[in-house]
Amino acid sequence: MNILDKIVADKRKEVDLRKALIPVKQLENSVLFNRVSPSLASALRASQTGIIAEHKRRSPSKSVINQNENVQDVALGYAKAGVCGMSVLTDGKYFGGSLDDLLLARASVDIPLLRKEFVIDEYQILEAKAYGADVILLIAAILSKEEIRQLSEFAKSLNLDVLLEVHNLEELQKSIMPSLDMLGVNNRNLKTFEVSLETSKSLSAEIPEEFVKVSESGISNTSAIKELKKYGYQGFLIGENFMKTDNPGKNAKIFIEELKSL
Ligand SMILES: O=P(O)(O)OC[C@@H](O)[C@@H](O)c1c[nH]c2ccccc12
Repeated sequence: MNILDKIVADKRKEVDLRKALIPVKQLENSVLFNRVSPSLASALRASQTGIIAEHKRRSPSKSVINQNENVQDVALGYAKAGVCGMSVLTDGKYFGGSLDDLLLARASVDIPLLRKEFVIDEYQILEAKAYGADVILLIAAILSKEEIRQLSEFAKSLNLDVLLEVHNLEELQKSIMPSLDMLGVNNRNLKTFEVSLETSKSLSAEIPEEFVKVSESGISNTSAIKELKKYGYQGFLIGENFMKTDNPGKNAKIFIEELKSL
């Protein structure tokens, strides 16, 4: 079994238990549930820099990225740096994140927040809303076309933005549908962990104009962004490059200032 299949198998068991623990009604009655979500897609369209900064403690490909930083401080630092949005990993087993991280980020900032999760069930989208997210991620590699349709339409009905992530042409072609806001190309193959910015470059022409293009993973300098912009990318999802330092917010600020001066 590859790592992605394993993550999904574990996730199914987790979601079943979560459903039994907190009923849908309770999520729907929570304070944040009726909050009006700011749109990440609109923020990216209007931005010159387009940075989505991620909170990431560890990953299957890197066992320690940052174990010290407090998510509230990271969120504040990212917001002060002028990012368009923040991605918060909520998977516990493989990434060391939690729904509480999302809630704590929401408690400290108003910028668009993305729940970074392996979403396989509508219940997780209700959770995303209840814990303060404005955007959800859907990963084409783990969903059928029909699942992508159902989950994205459900998210839109809750006024959430949808970022759909692909890694190759086949995933992209099965995914294009009107209920998505942003198309993310992951430069990291989630099955082999290989990273190449060429993935973003080669798929860019196949993404229809109406979607905001986001390049994800492996971005470690501003010249990479300058290059990716030529291919029409308006969003750049960066985790490790910021999180590996002891002050991710400060690092993001320096990065964004440098980007503006290019
Ligand atoms: O730390 P990086 O290389 O800058 O990558 C961030 C982000 O793109 C990556 O964490 C990611 C992209 N898609 C995902 C799906 C699940 C978990 C994690 C991810």
